[in-house]
Amino acid sequence: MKKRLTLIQMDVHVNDVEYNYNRVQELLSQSLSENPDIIVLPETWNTGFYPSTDLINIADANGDRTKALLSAFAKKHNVNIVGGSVAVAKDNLVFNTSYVYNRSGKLVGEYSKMHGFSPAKEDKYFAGGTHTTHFELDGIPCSTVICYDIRFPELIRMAALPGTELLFVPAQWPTMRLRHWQVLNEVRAIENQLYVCAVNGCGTVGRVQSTGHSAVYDPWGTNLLEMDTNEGIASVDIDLAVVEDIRNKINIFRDRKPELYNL
Ligand SMILES: NC(=O)CCC(=O)C(=O)O
Repeated sequence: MKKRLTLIQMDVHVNDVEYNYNRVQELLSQSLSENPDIIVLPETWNTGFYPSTDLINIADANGDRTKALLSAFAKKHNVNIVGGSVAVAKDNLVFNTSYVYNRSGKLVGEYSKMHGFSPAKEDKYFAGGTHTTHFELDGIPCSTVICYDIRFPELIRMAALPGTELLFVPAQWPTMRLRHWQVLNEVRAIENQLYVCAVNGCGTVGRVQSTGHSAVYDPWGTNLLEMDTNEGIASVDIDLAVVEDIRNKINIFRDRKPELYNL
């Protein structure tokens, strides 16, 4: 089965929520010319990745605005949307949450980032999620994590174990650690024998330059797509048969020995 992933690499304007919601709508509309099966957005596209005390005041209350926008767009245009992530205010806390919609506009996945990026004090300003999410898009078993999560192999393995074939990684990842972005996404694809679709922001987010370089890796670690540092939209077709092929040739899920891993 082949599917087209369409990546929206967005220059998020920090704290300028109205600009960001309007820009996301424009970019989603523009992305339709790519004839996408699955559209993917970056991390915290509504507020920018800039943990601060202001967040509770500008975050999306219960995610209502974001959910309405993404659901309506997915249903109107018969397209799947992995909605990146947004800052969500809930129970007087702020979460970094990803919403996933199928072609019917149904919410099929919801994930809150489990690992707050402590160097930016994200762990102080955002409440952490407590569980992975698994969903199907056009019958493809998928999961999503968010940015810093990709550094934790245990989490990615948890996300992979239920038979995941396509993992999404919305992010706001800085230029100074571009090499880590590239290597970590590639190695998570290899070690879990799945596709990784990593969509980064670009432009300056707070005091940090997000590096773009959104990318897709296949289960062999082959780089199928890598964008530059500018705002833009790019697509790549993936063949899910590649997952079955590698797992038939080297079946790590059969060969692993969790009873020996005292993690
Ligand atoms: N938004 C983030 O989680 C940043 C993560 C990062 O810069 C890193 O892991 O390095």
